[in-house]
Amino acid sequence: MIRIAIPNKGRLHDPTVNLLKEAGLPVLEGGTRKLFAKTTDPEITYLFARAADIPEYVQDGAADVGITGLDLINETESDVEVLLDLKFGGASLVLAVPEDSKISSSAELQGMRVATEFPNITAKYFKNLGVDIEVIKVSGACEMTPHVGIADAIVDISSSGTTLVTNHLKMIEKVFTSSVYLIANKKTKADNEKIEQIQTAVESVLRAKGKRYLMMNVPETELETVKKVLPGMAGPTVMKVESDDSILAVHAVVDASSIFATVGELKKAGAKDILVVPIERMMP
Ligand SMILES: Nc1ncnc2c1ncn2[C@@H]1O[C@H](COP(=O)(O)OP(=O)(O)OP(=O)(O)O)[C@@H](O)[C@H]1O
Ligand SMILES: O=P(O)(O)OC[C@H]1O[C@H](OP(=O)(O)OP(=O)(O)O)[C@H](O)[C@@H]1O
Ligand SMILES: [Mg+2]
Repeated sequence: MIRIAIPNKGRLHDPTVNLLKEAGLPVLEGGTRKLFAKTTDPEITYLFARAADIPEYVQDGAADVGITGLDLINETESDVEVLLDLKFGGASLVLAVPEDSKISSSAELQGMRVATEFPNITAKYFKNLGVDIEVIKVSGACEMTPHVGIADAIVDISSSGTTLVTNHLKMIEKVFTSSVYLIANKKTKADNEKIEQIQTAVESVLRAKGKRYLMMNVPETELETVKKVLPGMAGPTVMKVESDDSILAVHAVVDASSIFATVGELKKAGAKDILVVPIERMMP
């Protein structure tokens, strides 16, 4: 049996559940109050946990696989196998000071107090720079601390930057860049091939997100011109159209990011009836 720990609530819950569904491992009958849930594979169970606890659950074997933020994995210094960047939940840990402060770099904080929910990452950051500071550990509302005389600066999570601005703070340095990762218990990873199957399934969804499937009709005379526009992976696939000898059906996988330009070039090259279709999963 493989147990996968996923965030029970907070901002990481929904995107995690969506990704697992797309990977063919939907969370079945999972409510926010539940501790466990099943999926379509009878050998896999979901365990709902706080995002911050997941790295240690995976390290200790309470779960075999986990999905959580890289900042939380680093902060807890968990000894886990880091398998895959899931490319969501992106945020930075930033060093910030009050907007009217004269301090403009970490070096100027020598001997001062820095409040954070991430004391380990913060302590290491300043140690590496050779700057002595006092770390003040808080468990929330960190932005308030410089304004009430508890700290001179903070290291806090920022994504849109709105919270910093609202609280009259300015970022002076980026301390850590985070996103959500798939992790595994080191021992289970070595012993159980199911973990690799889970990784492959999730990876196939991420790969497909950046691609589109293109289908079009091409007059036979224009095929070579159209082919030049389609830098094929292993394609394009060219098929006969039964009702019309002079037309070929051409299929290809292309980068989603360049779809606008590609479709324009295909039209110019003589392609017709172009369809752009999303891909659910792609396995090499
Ligand atoms: N804007 C953000 N603010 C806070 N955490 C974020 C943000 N964007 C991504 N994350 C990531 O989410 C994880 C924290 O998730 P967690 O569930 O603990 O917090 P939350 O969603 O704010 O829930 P809570 O309501 O309990 O504070 C961290 O890995 C963090 O990097
Ligand atoms: O850059 P932003 O997009 O504004 O996001 C960053 C803010 O979001 C988080 O707080 P959250 O809303 O989770 O509240 P909390 O402090 O109670 O966890 C985090 O602690 C920051 O305060
Ligand atoms: Mg929060």
